[in-house]
Amino acid sequence: MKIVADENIPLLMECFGAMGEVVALPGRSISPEDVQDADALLVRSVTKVSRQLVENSSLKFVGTATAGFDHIDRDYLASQGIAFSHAPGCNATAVVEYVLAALDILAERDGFELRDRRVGIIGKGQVGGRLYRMMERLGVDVCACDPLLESNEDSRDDARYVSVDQLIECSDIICLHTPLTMDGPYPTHYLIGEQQLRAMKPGTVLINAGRGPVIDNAALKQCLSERDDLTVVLDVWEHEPDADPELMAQVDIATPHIAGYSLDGKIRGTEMIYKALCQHFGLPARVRLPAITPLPVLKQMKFSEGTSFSTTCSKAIRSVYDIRRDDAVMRKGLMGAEEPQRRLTFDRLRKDYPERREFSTLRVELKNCAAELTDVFQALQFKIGDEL
Ligand SMILES: NC(=O)c1ccc[n+]([C@@H]2O[C@H](COP(=O)([O-])OP(=O)(O)OC[C@H]3O[C@@H](n4cnc5c(N)ncnc54)[C@H](O)[C@@H]3O)[C@@H](O)[C@H]2O)c1
Ligand SMILES: O=C(O)[C@H](O)[C@H](O)COP(=O)(O)O
Repeated sequence: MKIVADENIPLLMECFGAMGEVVALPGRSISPEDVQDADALLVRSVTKVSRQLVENSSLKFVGTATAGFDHIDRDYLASQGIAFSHAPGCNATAVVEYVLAALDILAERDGFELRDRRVGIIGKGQVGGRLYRMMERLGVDVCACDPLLESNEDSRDDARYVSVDQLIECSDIICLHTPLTMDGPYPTHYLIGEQQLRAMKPGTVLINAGRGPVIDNAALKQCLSERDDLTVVLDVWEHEPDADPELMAQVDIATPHIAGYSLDGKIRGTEMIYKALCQHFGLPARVRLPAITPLPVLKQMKFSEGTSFSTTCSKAIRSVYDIRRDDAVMRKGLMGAEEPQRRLTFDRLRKDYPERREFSTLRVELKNCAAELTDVFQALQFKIGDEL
């Protein structure tokens, strides 16, 4: 079997090496010639899997080790009988932790308590659903907009669903977690445009960790030049990897599409397409990825009695993931850089992203601390107790 794969898929050789020839290539440059005689193509989000790439190839399987699949022409693959698989939810926890890490920094900077804010989540799927439940457990007032979920009797739950307009009207913090869609009953392209931006309450925090074009970036730039009360966190940008440096200068936290980049989430993505490929070709899935996942650098933190509530949570969150580093590195690398350097740097920051682990890899010891603190750490998915 010949497998062509994005070189940025972690544990590629460990998983697929024994199956045949594995050709690892930069995702953006995978060409029709590369896949012509391949049996399987494994990508991440930067490879456009279009008719033009795939036609005249011998491909039987395409897998993307990502949650999103707007880079895949699934209709064309289906028309050619080419199987397709993605990795739903693989990095949802990482994105939720990205949102929490951003809110932790902003709460300290702007002097607010998350519990005093209403959070509105647009797109309540793998990411938005986890975020919704976490906010509930943290005692935060939360509502969601997801007309597809709401209108589906099988998936509807007792969450508080509202329309986009209602959500914008009532939320202090707006989190975007929809896929990018151009058609269907509820397309998300430019879901947040001039009108929605204008309607946001004074002081709204807007976070986009879904896909760049869900916000009209030109409208956002214009809006931010007119009102300075909005706080914006952008992980995703229109025209990636060409993130607009002027917009970057206007937003409060800027990162290069790494919200889902925990090592745990990336490895889960590899594991999901590995299993799907094995199933498709009738091969045994022998590799056990948890067994070859590295141990976290930081395994345990102990807090002294009397440490304040918010200091304790912030210290734990920032020890695992300090989003300020990602923001600083992006600004340093991209501000003032010319094309094509800017695009190259955006991609390099993603390729060389340092190891980041999920909260659940850190054990937190809370001797003689308030029970409420234990509840909060549990809600955030940290391990509790002294095992070492
Ligand atoms: N920044 C990152 O690193 C990163 C990581 C993971 C996922 N993503 C992006 O985030 C998206 C969401 O991820 P997910 O894993 O939760 O996907 P998902 O498919 O599980 O959930 C998406 C939800 O959005 C809802 N939705 C669709 N159109 C909508 C609309 N017009 N208004 C409101 N809701 C709508 C769907 O019904 C669904 O419940 C992915 O498609 C991907 O593009 C980004
Ligand atoms: O859709 C996803 O899963 C994410 O956007 C993913 O983290 C993108 O990462 P990439 O495939 O570009 O490495």
